[in-house]
Amino acid sequence: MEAIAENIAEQLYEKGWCIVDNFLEEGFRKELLEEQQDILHHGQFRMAGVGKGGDFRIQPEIRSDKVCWMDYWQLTPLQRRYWDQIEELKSAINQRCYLGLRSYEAHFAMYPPGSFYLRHLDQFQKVSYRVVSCILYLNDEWSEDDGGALRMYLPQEDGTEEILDVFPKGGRLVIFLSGEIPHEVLMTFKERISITGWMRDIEY
Ligand SMILES: O=C(O)CCC(=O)C(=O)O
Ligand SMILES: [Fe+2]
Repeated sequence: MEAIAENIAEQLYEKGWCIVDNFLEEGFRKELLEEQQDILHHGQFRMAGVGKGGDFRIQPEIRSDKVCWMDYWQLTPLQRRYWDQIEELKSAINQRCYLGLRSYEAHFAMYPPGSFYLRHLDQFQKVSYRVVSCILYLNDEWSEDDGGALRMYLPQEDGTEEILDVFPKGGRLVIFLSGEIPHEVLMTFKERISITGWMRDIEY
């Protein structure tokens, strides 16, 4: 894990983003997926919104996923195990990139068939404490026909953008600078499950 964390931190430093396959060991991924499906079937997911505080709105024309926030004080043992992995990664990133990361927040996300999330940045207009976005996919199988790619718009030195489509393959972790890389979730044709989190430069 340590070597992986250092490698991720290095890539984040060099280019602002990084993709790691098999970040989760397969047995662990399956257990987390089952747990998330349980929570989902108990009706604990809500329509996701956009904006913060008084600006919060549910806008299905912008995003149509459902989310369930992870509560640090009520993490299940499996969730804690993932959280600890991310904390370790956060330390490695701090050592390499000096981003002053101090906390982490995360939610489970489920994109039902037909849902999407239009192009956006992960920082709110008035507050910018989300510094590093971390998305982990939990899906059993994924083929290109299932849609649902994460489309990243990578800024190039000449001012243009390069498009990179990343499929939500189980166990894959995507990390990027929240304020610098615009991205969207293309329409999915199959239920799409993930844990999305943000390392922040504020305390809990
Ligand atoms: O699930 C993904 O691939 C990206 C989700 C996302 O962009 C977000 O929740 O802000
Ligand atoms: Fe996002």
